[in-house]
Amino acid sequence: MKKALLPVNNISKERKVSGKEALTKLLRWHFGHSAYRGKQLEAIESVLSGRDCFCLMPTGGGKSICYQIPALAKPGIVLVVSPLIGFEFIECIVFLHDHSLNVMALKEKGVAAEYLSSTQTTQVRNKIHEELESGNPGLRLLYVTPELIATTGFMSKLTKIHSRGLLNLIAVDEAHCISTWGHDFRPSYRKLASLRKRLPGVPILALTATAVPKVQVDVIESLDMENPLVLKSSFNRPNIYYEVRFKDLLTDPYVDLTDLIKSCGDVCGIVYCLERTTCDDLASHLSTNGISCAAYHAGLNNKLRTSVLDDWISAKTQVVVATVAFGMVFYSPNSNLLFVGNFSLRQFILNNADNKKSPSSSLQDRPPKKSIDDFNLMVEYCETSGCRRKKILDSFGEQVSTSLCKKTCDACKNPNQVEKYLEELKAICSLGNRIGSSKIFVSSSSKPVDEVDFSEYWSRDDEAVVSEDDISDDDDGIDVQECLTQSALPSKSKFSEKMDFLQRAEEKYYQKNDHDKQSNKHDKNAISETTRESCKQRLLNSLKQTQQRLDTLQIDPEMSSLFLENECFKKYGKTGKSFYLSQVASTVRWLSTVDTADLTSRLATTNQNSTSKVASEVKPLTSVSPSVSDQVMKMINDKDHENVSLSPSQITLNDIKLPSIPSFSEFVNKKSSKDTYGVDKKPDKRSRLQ
Ligand SMILES: Nc1ncnc2c1ncn2[C@@H]1O[C@H](COP(=O)(O)OP(=O)(O)OP(=O)(O)O)[C@@H](O)[C@H]1O
Ligand SMILES: [Mg+2]
Repeated sequence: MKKALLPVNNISKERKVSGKEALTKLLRWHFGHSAYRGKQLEAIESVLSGRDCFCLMPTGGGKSICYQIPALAKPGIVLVVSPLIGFEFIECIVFLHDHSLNVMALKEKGVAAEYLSSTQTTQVRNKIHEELESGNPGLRLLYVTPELIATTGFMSKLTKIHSRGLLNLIAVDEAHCISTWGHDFRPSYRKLASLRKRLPGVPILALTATAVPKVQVDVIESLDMENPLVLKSSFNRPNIYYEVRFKDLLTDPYVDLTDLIKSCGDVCGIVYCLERTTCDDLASHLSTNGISCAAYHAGLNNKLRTSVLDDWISAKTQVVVATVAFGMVFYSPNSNLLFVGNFSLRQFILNNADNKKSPSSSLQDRPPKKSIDDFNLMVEYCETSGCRRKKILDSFGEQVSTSLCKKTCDACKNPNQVEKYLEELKAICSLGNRIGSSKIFVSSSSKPVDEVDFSEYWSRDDEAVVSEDDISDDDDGIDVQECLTQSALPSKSKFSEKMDFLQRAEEKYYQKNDHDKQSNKHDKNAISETTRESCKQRLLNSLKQTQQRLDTLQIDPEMSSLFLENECFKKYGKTGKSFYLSQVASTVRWLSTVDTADLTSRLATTNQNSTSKVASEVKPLTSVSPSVSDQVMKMINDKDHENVSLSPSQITLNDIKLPSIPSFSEFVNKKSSKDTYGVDKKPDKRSRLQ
């Protein structure tokens, strides 16, 4: 039902509404909710009394009410600073909302609200400005972006309104964005630090769903909040069961995951992966095993991502295997949220985080302490026994007793079993550390990450480490927003209509964004000469280590590194940098365990029958006839690599059956099934950890 608008012409003459009963009446009349939830009323009463308030409530907890009710309960304007676009979760459906939708919904509820944005026409904006400058503005809620606050023009308008005593409250939504400690730091939020000085005496309400203790302090200090009332709702989700499974202890992680998803019945879910290639790989395995699923990452085109999202929301697809490009756009009481990862990736994540924060920093730099702390927390969560729920809540600064869990995590339900798995994992890890020179199995939680030697696999000491192709980047966050914006899904009454409206309004914005992204993608995917050079160097280093490991090996490391690099380039040069780098990394891994026979057969291009030969029969590259070496060099230097043959022996590289280079998962599985001497271990692993 559309509510009557409040009398807008005599705000300043109105009296303040106070008291639980009167405030609840406002809630019922305008929003249709029977009572306040959690800490809503406390937050409202705090700001109405003029006291700053920091409000930490989970996603969907109802933070908006905390500034919407004060807008109705007290004369003046409530300024709401929030990002242009946000999400709302209702009954497992993700709703995109932006200022325009918020305002539209509020108007329907009889609240005089407006927003100011570059997406509006000048005419509309002028009208709002006129109203703000009028003697008695009828507005109650004004939504703006932090970018607008940063402009001198708007700030001077605000100071005028303030000097006339018309500012009731400043609400900073998604306040964690102000903190560089947060996961979603936005430089535009930094400008909000001046609000207190520019607009003194107006209470500030900071709202967030994601602030860890450090961020909370940072938000309060950055906004210059005075003795704020700090309200924290519990982040405990009693309906979620927490469990950690170790890939290394599973016979077949794909089968395990398939069984788990099937055992959950008809629920939708997301499997998060670190890398795009893992998403594709896992999605195809799950599909083969009868699970309706699709991959989602920023490497897919917009159209495909939109359709994956639509299919998932409309339950055509049960599971999405995604990188963080999908964002946390998922909320459902019966959800399963799984993370597929490998701790050997830790250095990569840390390096990546480091490079994103400071592109100019030396690649030899240690990752920032924050990344290390965060990562150690995650490792501790997985690799130590003890209640998982408590660990999660601890990380939000919530002190709870383990009795809260009531056996709703694996560590509380089956403590002995978890201990046993951890012992087994440690045994496998120490075994992995002894094998060859690779440190892929680095995983001891008792050894802090910053003390661990850099993993050979990920310590890309070249520009390659900056590659953002392998892992989704910060920009990916907006990808899902784009897709939601483009989504044609009629998911709720009137929603499509609103989406269309939004789509048109935002068209310009996204066109520019798309264009920027396309040009970025193109650049990111190119394989530069510097990349190739550093890959050759990496392969050369590995070959030298291999030579040290294998006494009988006689090769020319220089030539061999050129050959192997070229092989990677020939195979994936056209596909793009991520595939190329991945193949180089595979080759480096392969070199760390390869035996003399396999390596020489790969390098000995004169050998026509190749793989069946034993090492002694195969000539290493050093003793390859000059003509063949020349051919290899020619091939390396030739621009059209696809068409080069190895005459005079009339053998093309494609004719030779080379030992295959295993993928990362094949490599890991192979490694964990062998002991130090390469002897297969007894197949004593469980197929499930339960
Ligand atoms: N007291 C209440 N009783 C019932 N429903 C409520 C109450 N307060 C808010 N809601 C509903 O909860 C939902 C989420 O509210 P809101 O969008 O304000 O959450 P939020 O905390 O801002 O979440 P997010 O972190 O996603 O921004 C809305 O549908 C809102 O109508
Ligand atoms: Mg919100």
